Amino acid sequence: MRSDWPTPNVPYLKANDVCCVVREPLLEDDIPIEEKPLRAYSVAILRIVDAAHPAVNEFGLYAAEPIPPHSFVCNYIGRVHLQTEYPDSDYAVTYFGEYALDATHTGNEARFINDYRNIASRPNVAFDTYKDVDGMIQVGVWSLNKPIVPGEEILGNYGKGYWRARGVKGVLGPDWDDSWD
Ligand SMILES: C[S@@+](CC[C@H](N)C(=O)[O-])C[C@H]1O[C@@H](n2cnc3c(N)ncnc32)[C@H](O)[C@@H]1O
Repeated sequence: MRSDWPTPNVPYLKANDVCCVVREPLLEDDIPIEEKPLRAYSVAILRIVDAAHPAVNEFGLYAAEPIPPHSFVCNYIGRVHLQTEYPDSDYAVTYFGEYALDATHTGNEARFINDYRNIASRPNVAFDTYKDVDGMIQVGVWSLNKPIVPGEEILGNYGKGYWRARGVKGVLGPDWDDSWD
């Protein structure tokens, strides 16, 4: 358990909780293999007090040390289930194929990563599935092509579909731009 864990009703989880029978990945799932153990960077979960921040009074994840470009930040930990099971989750990322990784009821620090829209001009991390040295499928949080400085909010990209499904209309920032890579 982290000392800054803010939600006692949402227990901290160290490893993914697999709640369904998961088929072996197929070649078309295109899951890269990491040959070495990955070191996580130090991050802090903080309550957002800036009234101009669109998630004020919620929490966000912040760098606690410099994070170089194209680096592994941490894993996104949660429950593995079929994507069709909880389609409205606010805390789900794609695991692989038809599976989602959901941190609504339990998870780790990555569940506090906010979407970049209305906070910054671009995300500074991406979520990507990989197979770790022990052969376990993980979703990693990876920095994009800019260094992340201590104190900077770690911001992902939930995709326009996430916000449209929640009734947000109008112009939404792009889901991907090659200049981020
Ligand atoms: C995965 S959670 C992120 C962590 C969340 N802030 C918390 O404290 O639990 C997703 C939720 O965070 C908030 N959020 C994330 N990014 C946002 C953004 N760009 N604008 C407004 N709200 C955002 C929304 O309430 C969203 O449903």
